[in-house]
Amino acid sequence: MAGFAELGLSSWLVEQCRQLGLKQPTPVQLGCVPAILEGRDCLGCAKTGSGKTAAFVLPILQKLSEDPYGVFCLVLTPTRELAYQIAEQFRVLGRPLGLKDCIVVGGMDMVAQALELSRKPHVVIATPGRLADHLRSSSTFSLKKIRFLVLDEADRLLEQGCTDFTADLEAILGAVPARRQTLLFSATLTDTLRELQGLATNRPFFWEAQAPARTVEQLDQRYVLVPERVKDAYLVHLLQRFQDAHEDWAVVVFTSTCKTCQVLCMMLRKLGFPAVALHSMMKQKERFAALAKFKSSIYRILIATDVASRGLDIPTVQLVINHNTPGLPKIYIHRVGRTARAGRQGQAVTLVTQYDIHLVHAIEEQIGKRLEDLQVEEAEVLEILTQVNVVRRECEIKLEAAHFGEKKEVNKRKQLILEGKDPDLEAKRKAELAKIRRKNQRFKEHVQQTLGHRGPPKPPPRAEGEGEA
Ligand SMILES: Nc1ncnc2c1ncn2[C@@H]1O[C@H](COP(=O)(O)OP(=O)(O)OP(=O)(O)O)[C@@H](O)[C@H]1O
Repeated sequence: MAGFAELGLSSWLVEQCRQLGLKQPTPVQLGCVPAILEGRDCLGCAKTGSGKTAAFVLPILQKLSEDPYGVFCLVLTPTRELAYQIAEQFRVLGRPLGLKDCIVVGGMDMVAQALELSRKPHVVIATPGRLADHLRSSSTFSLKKIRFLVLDEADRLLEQGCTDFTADLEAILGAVPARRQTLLFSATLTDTLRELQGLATNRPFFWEAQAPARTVEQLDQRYVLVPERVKDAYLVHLLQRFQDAHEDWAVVVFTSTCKTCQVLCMMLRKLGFPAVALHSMMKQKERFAALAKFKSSIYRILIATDVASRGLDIPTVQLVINHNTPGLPKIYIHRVGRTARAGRQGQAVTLVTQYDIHLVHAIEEQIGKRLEDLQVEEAEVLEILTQVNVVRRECEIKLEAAHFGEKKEVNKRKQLILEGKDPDLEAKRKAELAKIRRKNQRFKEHVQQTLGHRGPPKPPPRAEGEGEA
């Protein structure tokens, strides 16, 4: 099998890989690194935990070492924690270069970021919202000369999810040069392939691992059918069972909303579990602190919303529990991908209520695999049911008394004022944008209906390890 040197990487980068314990390139690295070094745009679709980050960091560092200047590369990613994680990979692999990076994410000091940007860092790693804010409000830096634009979790950046990045992306794309190399990576690229292809037009190279399933083999995927009202007792039971069976353990529990996330965290702590929450209603500093404490095993359980479902690389995680069944198969793929990374074993357990069975079928169809039934001692769950439900109710009351949701609104307004914006004007602007988007969507649907008889355009041909897009 080819080593890093055979991919065309310089000896100093090969040595960096060796020092970090990366012995052999993973398939996505084997496929994408040579194409990127050749100067081609690249769309890389590979399973979670398969080393996509190094697949773009390594060739970018090589090109940067040949012609170092700032700003050389811009990386966009959907979450703040992910931005820090990517920056860390750049820093560690790029140490011999004396790499200067700058992280531009929301929830952190904007003035300090503007100052850092003005110092021409080699690499800027950003979430779209905050970077677009900088572009709109300051002229102390320019992205006009970047050689590389990377969209990590590219499908998420382009889809219109609960955070819609499209307006910010437009602003950013208007600020980068047309002549550049564009690199798009995700474990679930195919849904937005057509939009992504519009961004990568320079001899695009499409790489996708051909495999029967879209989740990794080392992942044991289970479900438990539970009535809605006993769900929390099942969660507690599963966590207790896991804790009893393992010395060294780490579990991520995914929840549907910030409020559930917070309530479950409070409930688990009251029941004696070492749990910490991560959701978007927390202050950014608290988010980073929670993640750091989980990574260093101070807390063994991370209760998170989907803000943690993509990209986070915490090798110690052995179990992912879905407290709710994800509404979209791709969310399931990313969530369960927080375990069984880089060849390790892992387990995912999804709590499924009677109302979610159709969602499980959709997940199974998409991932190309059946979820197995997990055997649970029902009697043991029923034993703790009353206690769990009482504690949960107490926590809910406490949270309501603390005006949980309202704080977010106040914080949002405060943040906008700090950023020099008028909160009321912003709300109006957002409402107008939503209106335009709805109108565009209706128009798109109308056009699609009109053209429906022609059938959808065909996706590009693909082959393992090589392909054109
Ligand atoms: N060649 C390699 N050999 C061994 N480990 C590797 C190699 N390349 C990367 N890794 C490690 O694999 C882990 C997962 O890599 P990475 O976070 O890039 O995955 P990913 O494909 O981006 O996953 P996701 O889709 O979840 O974001 C990291 O801890 C990384 O250090």
